[in-house]
Amino acid sequence: MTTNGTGTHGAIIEDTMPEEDRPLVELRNAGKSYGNIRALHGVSLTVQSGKVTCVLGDNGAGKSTLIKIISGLHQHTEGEFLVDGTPVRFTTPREALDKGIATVYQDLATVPLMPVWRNFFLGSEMTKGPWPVRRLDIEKMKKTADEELRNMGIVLDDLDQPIGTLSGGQRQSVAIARAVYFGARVLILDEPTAALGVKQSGVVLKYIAAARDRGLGVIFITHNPHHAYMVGDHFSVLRLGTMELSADRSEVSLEELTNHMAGGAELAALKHELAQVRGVDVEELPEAEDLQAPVAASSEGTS
Ligand SMILES: Nc1ncnc2c1ncn2[C@@H]1O[C@H](COP(=O)(O)OP(=O)(O)OP(=O)(O)O)[C@@H](O)[C@H]1O
Repeated sequence: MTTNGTGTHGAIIEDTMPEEDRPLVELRNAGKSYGNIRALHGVSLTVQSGKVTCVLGDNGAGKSTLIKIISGLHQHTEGEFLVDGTPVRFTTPREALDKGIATVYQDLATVPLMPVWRNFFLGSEMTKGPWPVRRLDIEKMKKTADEELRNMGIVLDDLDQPIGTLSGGQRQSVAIARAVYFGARVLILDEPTAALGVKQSGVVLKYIAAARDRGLGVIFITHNPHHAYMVGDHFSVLRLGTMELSADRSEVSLEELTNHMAGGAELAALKHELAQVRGVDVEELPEAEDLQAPVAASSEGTS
């Protein structure tokens, strides 16, 4: 990797990296402290066009802090944050959006009783006619929403139905299509499958792949290594604010990823300790990977 910098005798070394290989977003040894609390430290991560970067981690690992830095809600206090190779420090989410970085949060900002097409354009409605008789261009919005959803492979029976009547997976998919339509180049998905059953999770994973195939760089935040492995090109595992693993798909198996998430070593130690306790048959205890069966499996049909 090459970067702009000062060479010997103060000469400026040009960035020779071809534009198409340059990451859309890059963190270099980035970190964030909230007062005395160091929530994130020494985190390096790249997001490339047409690739899915998965960020995994347990509760408190620092996933939200990482999203907040990239989406402009918080500023990093250590290291560097670059967009298109240029160091940035966003002060508002609007600045991140202007650079094409869109975030789809788990609790989607939709109005449940409004139709699907209305939610698709919420806050950016199409209008027609001259001022002062400008009015909503309902036909155009319906037609555009329909086209955009179909382009992503999302087929809904009726765009007039309230968005609240869609399944959780469908709502996430509409939010993904919306971000794509409004020009996102980088899509941050905050645990989009966390509250979904197996089938609905599959629906969302399909649209994550569709966004990737349309050339977006996707950051997929999840607890679930099985979901990550279905669509991921790169895996970054956070633990207590630091990067425990950063590996391309070719460098890590699902089993290894699962073990990292389960804290394989910690579980082995716990098992050993339990073995000392009378009455506990250590052979009966589950293996680390057994404990990591897809979370969604137990909540099938709840969404
Ligand atoms: N605003 C804040 N002020 C102080 N500490 C914070 C703040 N936000 C997060 N932290 C701390 O930073 C650490 C990382 O938190 P973060 O929310 O980023 O983790 P996470 O991986 O997103 O966890 P979860 O999955 O539970 O949301 C935690 O120890 C948390 O208590």
